[in-house]
Amino acid sequence: MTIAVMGGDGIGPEVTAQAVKVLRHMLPNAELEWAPIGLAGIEARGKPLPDETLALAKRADAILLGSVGGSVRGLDEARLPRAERPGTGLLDLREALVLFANYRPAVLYPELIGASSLRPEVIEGLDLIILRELNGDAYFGEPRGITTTPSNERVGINTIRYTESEIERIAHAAFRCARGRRKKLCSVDKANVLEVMQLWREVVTRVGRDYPDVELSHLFIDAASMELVRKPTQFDVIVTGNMFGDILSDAAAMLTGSIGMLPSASLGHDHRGLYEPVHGTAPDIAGKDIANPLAAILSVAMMLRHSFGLEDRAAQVEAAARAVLAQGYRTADIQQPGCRLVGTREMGDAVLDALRSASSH
Ligand SMILES: NC(=O)c1ccc[n+]([C@@H]2O[C@H](COP(=O)([O-])OP(=O)(O)OC[C@H]3O[C@@H](n4cnc5c(N)ncnc54)[C@H](O)[C@@H]3O)[C@@H](O)[C@H]2O)c1
Ligand SMILES: CC(C)[C@H](C(=O)O)[C@@H](O)C(=O)O
Ligand SMILES: [Mg+2]
Repeated sequence: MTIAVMGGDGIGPEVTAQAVKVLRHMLPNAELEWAPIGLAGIEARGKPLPDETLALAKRADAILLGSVGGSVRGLDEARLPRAERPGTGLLDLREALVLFANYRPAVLYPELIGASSLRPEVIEGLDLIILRELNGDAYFGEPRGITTTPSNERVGINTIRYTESEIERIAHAAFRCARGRRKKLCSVDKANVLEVMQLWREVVTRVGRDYPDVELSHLFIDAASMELVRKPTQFDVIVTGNMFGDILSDAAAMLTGSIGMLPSASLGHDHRGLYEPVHGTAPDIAGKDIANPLAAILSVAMMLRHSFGLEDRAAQVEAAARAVLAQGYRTADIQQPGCRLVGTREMGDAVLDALRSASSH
């Protein structure tokens, strides 16, 4: 089997290197092939998703990605045209491989209960999944761009767009996901204001008739944001659009203690998936060996589970992550009094040691 490794930019390569150690240990016969994406793609091949990188992604059985983003030759990415932005490499990859279902689990490891920004009694037992639609919404809808009105004023346009079939496929994925868990699905939209979201709610409700064993509820995005921090343990699976899912998952990350704890899996119609931490390139801490690699390592667990059906090995990686936390290892983002502060590499080594000692018992 071939696994594409795309470290990307900033802390991406640092955390990916730790995830690769774990991947090699769990799948010693896998062939790993590296390719540049994002800023690294621009620097190596002149574009954020080089042709060779896309070709590798298409033939690989799975992709392990770090993160992409940063200024390009001193220019702020937020001011560059879409085709020249590092993040476009990732968007193009998600679109080209039709990776429409992005699973972002937010699980509280009990050892980190004191690291969360919320009170222990509010987050105790937290175990939810945000299922973010990944191929539609304002991210891809047309028309888009910055144009000029007849009265010579500039206007910026993005279009929130979802077809019925796009909503149907993510809804089926969401109900199936909930069915395998606590059978509760909350669909988050803005159907009180946006027509596209009225369609979203109607289609999700209709698909729900095929899953009578799953309890379906609906929330508007503003109320959902409030509920996520008021009583996060009420949620099992949340399904939502691309933009709301992007925002809600960063908020959910803090419930677990740090965005450095949140892995993700992006899947399409088959088992070939893209696995990446939810966090970005963290320019403020890049190059210092202080980033938390657990989100990247836990993304390997998701790969073992979803692309290769290796549930046991996935659980072993998750148990190893938990073991190092129980042993008191902490990167700076989750540091707590009395714990042992370690860097990115040391944390990766600790997980590897935990895996080795678990398999020798
Ligand atoms: N999937 C991706 O590749 C992805 C995701 C989000 C942001 N980005 C990009 O990353 C760049 C920076 O974006 P941002 O600052 O808004 O978000 P970010 O996630 O990179 O960082 C937000 C905060 O979280 C911290 N953080 C993030 N990951 C961490 C980790 N593993 N360990 C410890 N602390 C961590 C950072 O230091 C920062 O304080 C931008 O270019 C953005 O477009 C990429
Ligand atoms: C970097 C950016 C394109 C990306 C997104 O908005 O999807 C990121 O924030 C994420 O959450 O994966
Ligand atoms: Mg994001």
